[in-house]
Amino acid sequence: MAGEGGGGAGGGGGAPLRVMVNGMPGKMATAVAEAVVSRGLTLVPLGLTGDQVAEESVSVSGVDVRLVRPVDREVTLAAIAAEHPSTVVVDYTHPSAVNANVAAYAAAGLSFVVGTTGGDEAAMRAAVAAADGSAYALIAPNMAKQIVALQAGLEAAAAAFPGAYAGYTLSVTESHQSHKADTSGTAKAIVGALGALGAPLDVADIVKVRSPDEQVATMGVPADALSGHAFHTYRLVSGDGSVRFELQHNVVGRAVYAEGTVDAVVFLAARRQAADPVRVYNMIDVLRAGEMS
Ligand SMILES: NC(=O)C1=CN([C@@H]2O[C@H](COP(=O)(O)OP(=O)(O)OC[C@H]3O[C@@H](n4cnc5c(N)ncnc54)[C@H](OP(=O)(O)O)[C@@H]3O)[C@@H](O)[C@H]2O)C=CC1
Ligand SMILES: O=C(O)C1=N[C@H](C(=O)O)C[C@H](O)C1
Repeated sequence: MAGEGGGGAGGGGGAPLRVMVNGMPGKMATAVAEAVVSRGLTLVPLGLTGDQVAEESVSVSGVDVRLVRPVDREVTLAAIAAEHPSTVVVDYTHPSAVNANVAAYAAAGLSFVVGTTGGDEAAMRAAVAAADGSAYALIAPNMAKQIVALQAGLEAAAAAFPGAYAGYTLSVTESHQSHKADTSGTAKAIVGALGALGAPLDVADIVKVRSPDEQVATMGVPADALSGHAFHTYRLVSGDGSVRFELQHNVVGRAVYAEGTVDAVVFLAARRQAADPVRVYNMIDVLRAGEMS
């Protein structure tokens, strides 16, 4: 593999692994940047931001991060790749931005973790395949260890007992902060597994709750979590209504995703360092490898 080693903290011998976090000064990007520093990795003092962001820089855990507009994206990534090719990039931006970002990461030969939901995963995979072989990717709609375990468990159940819930009707409600643009990527993934278990649902029929009043009144979202929460409820009812199941995961804040994201960064850097022939991963791979803290 070209350039420096895989990095010290979390990445093998040598200097600490360098991590660029994009989507600054957004909530997830900021939480991940803080987790990068607290885990002893090196936060790159540059972060991609949107065209509408007014600030020129932000301070995260004592690191001044200069905000880079989309127009300067390619030149910035090329410079980072030239100097530190083992840098891992993290993307928590916007569904409308993530695919162009991913194309630029792959073209620069940089490995990347995508937490942003609502993008075109097939196009991301194609970008990695078209790159020169130094770019590795991890793409996942949810980085929280326990939710990843739930997702993996349902997928395993579906593989072992396909159609076990045939005849059941599935309904799904997800509530997120009002500015979330897309339907929950986690809900879509869980619906996929429940569909394989015999209870299909069109993702267009997932109920999205984005009104703060409704979130407090009917979902039980704490008022101080309105700007950052993810409440999911999946209900399964048998054909005659005599049997009901309900799965629920309710998260307030961002910390659980940020910690999982740093696990993903360390995992991906190690795969690249080992020149693993598999170049695209998800969080279930990290969980299976026993590399989630
Ligand atoms: N995989 C997981 O575990 C999780 C995934 N997410 C997903 O992560 C994404 C971000 O969430 P969150 O942090 O809450 O959202 P925020 O809106 O708080 O942050 C997104 C940031 O990205 C910026 N941005 C917009 N366009 C670009 C661009 N072209 N390049 C770089 N930055 C850009 C936004 O700027 P501006 O405000 O000006 O548009 C904003 O600062 C969402 O898709 C969300 O669903 C969230 C939590 C967990
Ligand atoms: O936007 C969020 O907040 C979240 N997005 C992810 C999703 O779309 O499923 C993960 C989690 O629900 C938080």
